[in-house]
Amino acid sequence: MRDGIDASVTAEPLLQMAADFYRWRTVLFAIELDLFTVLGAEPATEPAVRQRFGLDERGTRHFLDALVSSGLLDRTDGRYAPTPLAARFLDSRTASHLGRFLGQADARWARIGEGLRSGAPQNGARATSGLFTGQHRDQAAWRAYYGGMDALNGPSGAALAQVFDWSSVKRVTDVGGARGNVCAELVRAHPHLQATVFDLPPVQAVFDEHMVELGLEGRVGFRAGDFFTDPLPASDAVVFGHVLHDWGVEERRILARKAFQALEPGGVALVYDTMIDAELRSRPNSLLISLNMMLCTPGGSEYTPAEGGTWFTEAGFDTVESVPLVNDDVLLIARRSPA
Ligand SMILES: C[S@@+](CC[C@H](N)C(=O)[O-])C[C@H]1O[C@@H](n2cnc3c(N)ncnc32)[C@H](O)[C@@H]1O
Repeated sequence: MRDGIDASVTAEPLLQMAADFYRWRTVLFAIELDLFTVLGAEPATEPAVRQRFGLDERGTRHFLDALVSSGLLDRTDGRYAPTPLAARFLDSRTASHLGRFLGQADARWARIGEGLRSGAPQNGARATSGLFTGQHRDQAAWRAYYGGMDALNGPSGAALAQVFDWSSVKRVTDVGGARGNVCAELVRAHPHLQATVFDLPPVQAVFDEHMVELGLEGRVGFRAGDFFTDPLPASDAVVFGHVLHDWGVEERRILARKAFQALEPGGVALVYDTMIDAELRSRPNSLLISLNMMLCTPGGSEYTPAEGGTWFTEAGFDTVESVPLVNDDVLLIARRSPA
């Protein structure tokens, strides 16, 4: 140790962070080219890729092979084709395409300094009222957002179907349930459930499309409304999935009260979000996603399970427990007393 410097500490972690950034910029450029769609239609050699996209000879081979080593392209006999991961999520001909959703994150993260200096979102959302209504987005961007939700909540929905005991629940309402992806997981795993998505009126169009894609037309209900101004449907269970983190603390308290009012005695509110740990250090993705919420929303952030529990006990819930759900998601189970 010299002058407080520990010579055994190497720069490797920092260099790895830089390499992760290089990889991500490489993937985003491939998305910008729509490379995975073109190669999905017809695998091609490196010279053919160069010619097709007007790329220079110098970097193209390593560009393609960096995508191979990142698990997004396969190379067989010198021809490049998307892996199953890229074919499912980065081919713009598919309903599950995430390219535009991921590109939107790039634009707002380029403005993290502005976000931190001003505390204001950096995606064009100026006011709470404009956050989800599409006022600040074009139709394609708005649709890409709802498609992106499916990728984020698919694993959460599958886990929610398993982690919680649904046997005593009949009516479940997924509040802010978007395209019905989570309700689809619930009704498939528990056919006795009557599931309803409660979301803003324009969302019904993308909900209907998704139910057709999943072969679940008529199986999940849709109730159009505004969760701040309209009552929630009477339910035995309400789900708030990746919803509370979109809003400031006062709005979260309102939603907890709305849930309490909608539930029968003995009912349950199920809340999942990418929650942060009490010490604010051991879940780095959650802290970064919290910054992402700052860049996306006027008041949103991630929160700890204890903070979340407080809003629900203040609203009248009897008990709140937290359990790990999947990936970085934590589930709060808030129970209304049976009496
Ligand atoms: C971040 S998405 C979460 C989607 C889904 N629950 C999930 O787990 O991914 C937030 C959802 O809340 C809906 N939403 C936002 N404001 C709303 C409001 N005032 N009333 C009803 N739904 C609203 C949005 O349309 C969107 O579907």
